[in-house]
Amino acid sequence: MLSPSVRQIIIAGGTSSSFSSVFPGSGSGSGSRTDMSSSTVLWASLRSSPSTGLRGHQKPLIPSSSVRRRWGGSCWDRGRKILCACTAPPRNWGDGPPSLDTYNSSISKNLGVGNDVRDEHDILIECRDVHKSFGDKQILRGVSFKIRHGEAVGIVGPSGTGKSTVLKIMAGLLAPDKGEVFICGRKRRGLVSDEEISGLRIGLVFQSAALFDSLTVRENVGFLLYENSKMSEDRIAELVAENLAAVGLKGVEDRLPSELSGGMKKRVALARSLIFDNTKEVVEPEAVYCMPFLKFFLDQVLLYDEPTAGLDPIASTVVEDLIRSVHMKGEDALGKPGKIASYVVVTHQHSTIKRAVDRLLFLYEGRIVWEGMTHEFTTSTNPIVRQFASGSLDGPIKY
Ligand SMILES: Nc1ncnc2c1ncn2[C@@H]1O[C@H](COP(=O)(O)OP(=O)(O)OP(=O)(O)O)[C@@H](O)[C@H]1O
Repeated sequence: MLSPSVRQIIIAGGTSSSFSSVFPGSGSGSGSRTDMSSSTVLWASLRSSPSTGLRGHQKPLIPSSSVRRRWGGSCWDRGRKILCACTAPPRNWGDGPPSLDTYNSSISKNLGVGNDVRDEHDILIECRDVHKSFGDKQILRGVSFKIRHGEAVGIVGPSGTGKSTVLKIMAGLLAPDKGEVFICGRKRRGLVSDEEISGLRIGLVFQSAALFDSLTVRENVGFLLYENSKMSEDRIAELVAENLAAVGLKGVEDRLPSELSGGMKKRVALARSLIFDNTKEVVEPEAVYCMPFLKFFLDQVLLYDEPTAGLDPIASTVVEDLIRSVHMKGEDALGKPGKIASYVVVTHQHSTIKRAVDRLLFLYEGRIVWEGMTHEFTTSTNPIVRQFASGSLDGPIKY
């Protein structure tokens, strides 16, 4: 069981570089590349570590006997529990802990980010003048934007401009070198930490589906429940089937990931990220015991990193519709309203831009150079956007 003081978000899969960069030593060998690409929902407990400023604490929790039985232990060495996170109190929460700064809407207005005429209280995530470098490579040079409650936002831009980096900063996996991230109006300090009180769950669905190769679909999707709940195996199997059905998959529970197509793997990864929201009281009872009112306020934001990359057009449509369906404005395959308050999608796919998001942020050379509604994207007169939207070789973007 995780510590009661630990708050969590779902990290639905990841690559070794994603995580080892944040958690040095999270690899299977010292400094070696971890085989995370074959692992899956990665959990970690986060504890503050003031001396290092790195708040992730790699704690390779031992899987419950039911899961150990299934994977015989070997997989566990590769699939560490990775981090999660959380932050900030609900929108209508009063004063927070001293380590958190209250959002100052007047500063935001001066920055002129987003539509400032609207109520500032519906902002779930705000990045303000965020900078990030890797070595001497300056990637983000002052990124500012807001994600509001109910929004479906896309981040687009040329390869290597830092879109995934922005997602990791929003999720609290990477800390900005300079600038601020506000979650529900409260400033995050460094990475996500125990001191921050959660009013928002942030889930990150990485580019790769990153399922555990040696576990079946049922075990992959139900991983969290096998590990962190006292639920019976039958009940877990039922919930897994429900969540798989919600993403349009039936009868695949006993298959291994190698027996699935790329699109199916992505859907399994989505089911895995959804199951947490559907079972959070069971999985994380301490959050409810400590702050019973939290369960009424917890919003969930999902961040998708190129969810349709490498999929054929029809499989892309399926995934795009799924992303819509789990949003609060959508309806899942079981006819229930979606539970995701807002989501952000990093994508290069035109179909995903058109079908899965309403508003776009264009990232170029480390800054947001254009913001607009999806329908404005192809008609924009901004030369950078025009070149990108048309795929032309002529224009300011040089390859
Ligand atoms: N942990 C890291 N260590 C060193 N460099 C990194 C790290 N993470 C990202 N980078 C570099 O930062 C730049 C931006 O990477 P990022 O993945 O955020 O770009 P992106 O816009 O998502 O790219 P793409 O569209 O190709 O996926 C790249 O040059 C990448 O090599």
